[in-house]
Amino acid sequence: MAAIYQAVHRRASSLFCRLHSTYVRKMRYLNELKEDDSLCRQAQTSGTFYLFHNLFPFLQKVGNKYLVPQLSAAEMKTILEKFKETEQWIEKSVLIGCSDEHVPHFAVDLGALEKSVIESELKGAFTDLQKALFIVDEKDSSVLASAQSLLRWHDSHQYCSKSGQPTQKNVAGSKRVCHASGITYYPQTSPVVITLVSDGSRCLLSRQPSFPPGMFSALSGFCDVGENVEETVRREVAEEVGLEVESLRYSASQHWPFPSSCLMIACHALVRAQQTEISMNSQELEAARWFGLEEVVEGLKREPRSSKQDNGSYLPWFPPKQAIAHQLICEWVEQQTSPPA
Ligand SMILES: NC(=O)C1=CN([C@@H]2O[C@H](COP(=O)(O)OP(=O)(O)OC[C@H]3O[C@@H](n4cnc5c(N)ncnc54)[C@H](OP(=O)(O)O)[C@@H]3O)[C@@H](O)[C@H]2O)C=CC1
Ligand SMILES: [Mg+2]
Repeated sequence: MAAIYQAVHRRASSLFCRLHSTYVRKMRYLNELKEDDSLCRQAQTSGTFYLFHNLFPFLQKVGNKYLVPQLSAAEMKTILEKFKETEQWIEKSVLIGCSDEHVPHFAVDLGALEKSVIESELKGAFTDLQKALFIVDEKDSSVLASAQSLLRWHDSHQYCSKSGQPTQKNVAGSKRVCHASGITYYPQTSPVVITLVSDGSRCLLSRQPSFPPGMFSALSGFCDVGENVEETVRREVAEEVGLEVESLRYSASQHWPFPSSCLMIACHALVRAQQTEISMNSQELEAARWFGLEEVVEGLKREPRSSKQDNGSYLPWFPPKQAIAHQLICEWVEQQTSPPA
């Protein structure tokens, strides 16, 4: 009977492999790990681990490159044996993805352990994500951003907001449950619109007081409850610079981990060429003005370091390529310079 079952299972699996792409199989496997605690616990023994310490990811510098090491379960054990309560740390890990070959990847925050011991053992450093995102490879930066957001969410959702009792994470970390109230909590992300406003020949860029000196970016704002993307774009543009959006076009989206998990929804918006007088909301912005094509092209070439002038003022520069604001600005330049279809 068992042999028949195994043969049927093997045929079904091979049919599944032939029918589905690597991507589909990977997504189905990840979903199984989220749903099945014992499968996920087993996966932890063959998975790899990204390390964090109080939400700072662990990086290693090799030559002039910054790498994000993944530790095997055995390497994790060796490190954790230097401390007490080894098992407890594996329990705290959260699933963040898997390879095409179904090797699961986890992230774990070792914040309560002595940082310097881990750093010297593994020859690297826990680095602020605000810096790490811009020095590692693009693929690694998106893994670090989502891993940190998930770890941050678990850290700040230890208790049920209705019963005040502790919540418990499932093994994958895709949810937390309060057994007293019966409420299941899922990781949250806040939708934010980021809008590059144009009047047809110029684009509008602004500065928040918290930006580094000289940096200008597109307008941004959190979606209010009940709003759709179009309504948020129109409201934010009206609130921040006093202009009315005539039309808008969706461009792309990006997960952004600051200040906590945001889903950035990037749009281009057009205002009437006759109604372009800016009335800046100085509670939110420090500067807002129109930029011509030439100034934008120059700003894109400028490095933050080279933007400071002798008189102490700064020439404008724009967010780096990792930020979706950069993509919006590049698309606008392309649109201005390409001949009409
Ligand atoms: N990747 C990219 O290219 C860019 C990303 N961003 C990101 O977009 C996000 C939002 O942009 P920003 O212009 O500051 O937004 P807003 O213009 O909406 O202003 C931010 C203020 O809104 C309030 N607020 C409302 N809802 C939330 C929420 N869910 N979480 C936190 N604060 C909220 C807070 O004010 P209070 O606490 O006083 O009530 C906060 O200080 C930022 O986190 C920023 O990192 C911005 C620009 C470029
Ligand atoms: Mg804003």
